[in-house]
Amino acid sequence: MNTYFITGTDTDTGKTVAACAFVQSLVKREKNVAVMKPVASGCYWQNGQLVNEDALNLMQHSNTAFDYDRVNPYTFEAAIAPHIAATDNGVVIEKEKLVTAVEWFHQQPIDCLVIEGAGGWQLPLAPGLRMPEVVKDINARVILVVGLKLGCLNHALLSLQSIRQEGCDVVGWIAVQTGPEPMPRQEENLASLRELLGTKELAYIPYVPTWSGKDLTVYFHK
Ligand SMILES: Nc1ncnc2c1ncn2[C@@H]1O[C@H](COP(=O)(O)OP(=O)(O)OP(=O)(O)O)[C@@H](O)[C@H]1O
Ligand SMILES: C[C@H](N)[C@H](N)CCCCCC(=O)O
Ligand SMILES: [Mg+2]
Repeated sequence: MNTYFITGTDTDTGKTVAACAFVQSLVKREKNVAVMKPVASGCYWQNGQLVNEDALNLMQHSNTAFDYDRVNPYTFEAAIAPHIAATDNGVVIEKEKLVTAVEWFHQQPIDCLVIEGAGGWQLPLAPGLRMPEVVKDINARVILVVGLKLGCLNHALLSLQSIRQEGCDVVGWIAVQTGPEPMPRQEENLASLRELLGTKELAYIPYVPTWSGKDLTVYFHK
């Protein structure tokens, strides 16, 4: 059973797009793939429950079917930092609950579990708890999504350094063009990322309007 944790250089850097693309690529390799978005802020009400677009997108791309609550145990309506949303709701995000939720999936007949984080790598979850503490406990291997924008070189290097400092394994990185216009000097920035990160480039995902319905596996490198 492989557990992958998808983190990014920041919020809005293409983690969901890259995670769904990665799920597609695993499904194409005939793996049974489950997904999680364990902590989601920016949720809305649907049929009496709070749901999150990232979680729904991930579920739509996976080839297994699990209850929404299993995929997304912590839901917050406000699109703000999750630990602040939690405090507003009188909730404390607990490592135990998150680890138990992941371990439940480890008992299921699946080959891979793809987990999307929230925000960037060092996301605070509660007083004294940050997301890397959870990632370490579930033995997930990490994929870093780099949203191509000015500043991404520094953010990518800091993220990679911190992932390694936490003792986590890095599978590689995925570059994502998140807007219709490429960033200034995008090709040179990509070349710099390749040189500076020195870890496997798994994919380069260009801007793909209405990406959710499309085959994104073509953007993965062999
Ligand atoms: N390659 C792309 N093609 C088209 N749209 C994209 C692409 N990458 C990102 N987007 C759009 O940019 C926005 C941010 O991307 P995304 O939701 O994947 O970021 P994220 O890192 O998952 O953010 P969050 O921290 O909220 O989970 C979304 O509206 C998404 O649809
Ligand atoms: C609401 C947003 N789209 C994300 N889900 C949450 C981003 C939290 C970022 C926290 C931070 O590092 O400042
Ligand atoms: Mg997302």
